[in-house]
Amino acid sequence: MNIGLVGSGAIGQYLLKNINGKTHEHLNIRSVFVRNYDKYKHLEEQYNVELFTDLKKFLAADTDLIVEAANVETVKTLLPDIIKEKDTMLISIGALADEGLLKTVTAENSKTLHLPSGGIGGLDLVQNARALGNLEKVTLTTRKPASSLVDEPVSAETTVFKGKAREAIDKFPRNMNISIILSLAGLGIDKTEVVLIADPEADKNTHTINISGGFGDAELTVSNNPLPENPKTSALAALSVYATLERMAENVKIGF
Ligand SMILES: NC(=O)C1=CN([C@@H]2O[C@H](COP(=O)(O)OP(=O)(O)OC[C@H]3O[C@@H](n4cnc5c(N)ncnc54)[C@H](O)[C@@H]3O)[C@@H](O)[C@H]2O)C=CC1
Ligand SMILES: O=C([O-])CC(=O)C(=O)O
Repeated sequence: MNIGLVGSGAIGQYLLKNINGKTHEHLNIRSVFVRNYDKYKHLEEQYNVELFTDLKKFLAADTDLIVEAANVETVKTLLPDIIKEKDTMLISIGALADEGLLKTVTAENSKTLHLPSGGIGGLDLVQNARALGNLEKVTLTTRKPASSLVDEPVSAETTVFKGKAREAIDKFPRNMNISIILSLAGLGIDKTEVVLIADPEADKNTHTINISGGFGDAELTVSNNPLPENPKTSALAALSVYATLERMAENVKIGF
């Protein structure tokens, strides 16, 4: 599968390293969309990719899937044009809190949008639990190193946000993408409860999901190692893109 990549920061370069850097059996990143050619031109030789700064030309290249690893704002700006032409995988899923954008991507003539589970898991369970309409409560409690969430140092753990997912992604667009995929899988952005804690002692990104409903109840905690290149981002988020790309080629779908 030929891939066009948008964004070449921590996740983007993780994908380049693990796909092109190791000559993957059936995945190949062929083109990369960047804003600043000079900053990233070394990637062309390093990973045998072509860099584009023009979206039309990037979309016209021979690719089967566009993978986004940039940010929420970029998705809001570029996705309407991309999804008309190419199947797409997003990691900045927070952009889908925008109902207008969600309407565009769920329109009948839109190409397929793939949403990997990012820094959390259990989304199969959440979707199953809501299938007959009796999912009652979904709460996400996230604890991250304080420096990932607040500019000023804090001396003790501090709850920096408590509220619904809609507001969480608005206030923390680089940290709360998981609240939006959890909302899409479950009760929506106005009913999904979020608690966000800045912890000066933490060295992991820890996410606990509590759900209850007609099926019973469940609790899942993921203690993520951060990506060294960007500690706000969990290594699992990058892995989830890589592993979802690999699974797309398989004809046995597990936990789908
Ligand atoms: N769903 C999830 O669980 C998670 C989602 N994320 C999302 O993934 C995004 C990427 O994460 P990282 O790679 O760690 O961030 P990063 O900050 O290391 O890299 C982002 C890259 O995108 C580039 N970029 C920004 N705007 C662009 C544009 N318009 N066109 C092309 N490139 C552009 C930047 O120059 C940078 O190289 C985050 O901003 C966040 O929105 C991050 C962690 C978990
Ligand atoms: O990587 C993580 O742990 C989660 C994250 O930043 C996000 O959802 O934006």
